[in-house]
Amino acid sequence: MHNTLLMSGPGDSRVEATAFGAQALSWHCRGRERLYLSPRADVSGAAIRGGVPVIFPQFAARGPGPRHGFARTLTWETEPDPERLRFRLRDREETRRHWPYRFGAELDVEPGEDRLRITLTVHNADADPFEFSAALHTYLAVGDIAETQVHGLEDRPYIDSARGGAPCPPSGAPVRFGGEVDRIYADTRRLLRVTDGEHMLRFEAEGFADTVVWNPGAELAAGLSDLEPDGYRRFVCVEAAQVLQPVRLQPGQTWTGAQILTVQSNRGC
Ligand SMILES: O=P(O)(O)OC[C@H]1O[C@H](O)[C@H](O)[C@@H](O)[C@@H]1O
Repeated sequence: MHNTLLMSGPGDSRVEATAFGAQALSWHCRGRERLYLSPRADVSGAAIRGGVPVIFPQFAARGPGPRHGFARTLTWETEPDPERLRFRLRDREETRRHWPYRFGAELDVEPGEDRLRITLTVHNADADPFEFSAALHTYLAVGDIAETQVHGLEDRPYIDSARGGAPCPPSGAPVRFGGEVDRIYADTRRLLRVTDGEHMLRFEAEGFADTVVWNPGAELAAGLSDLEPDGYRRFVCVEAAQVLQPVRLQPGQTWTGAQILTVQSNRGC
């Protein structure tokens, strides 16, 4: 089991995270848990299924390194800060084995009264430019995936990763989940809303240009040993991402991306 750090914000907002992967595992706000963490998550050193995995420096298998990058399976340093959980990762032998650059990354997790802000900063400490992809792979807790919708992407084309990366035109409707959904929406700098029939959460990003929406659906979920039976019904991944156009940083340059989740309404609670 990984050690966890706690940070309380105003009201009942409280976040729990682990230095392993700099991963937020729980965000309790306005009376309920807002993130999904699989009870069968592998805590032996593999990627943890749930919370907010940090994807860096590659997304999925779009690169030669480990799937979704090495950041989610390395232990980050922690830095004391009274208002946020702050994690830092610098290049080291394990990172240079996969990605030969000198870099510094920071992840800040800040619980607000009705919001959670997660900020990723990447600095090029190398003598050469480098490119990377990144995502905050947020597992949002939902009452039932069958009732869940993601609003705000109706007019955006997307890449359908569930269909071999096929480019698809805008669907004209909120995203609904009747099976596997795995999409990369490009250029989504706008407010998104996630509803599950009972609750509504606002999802905003800064710096990240893309949004990934994922739920494995029943069939694929049955093959994921770190998910409980029917666990796929209890989350939707909405990910602030920079995937389709990797970030290019010159020596000395810094990039920052953030994701802000806000509890908008809490009908039924
Ligand atoms: O199982 P993981 O390596 O954590 O990946 C989980 C999911 O991450 C992203 O959302 C990708 O778009 C999906 O294709 C992938 O299945």
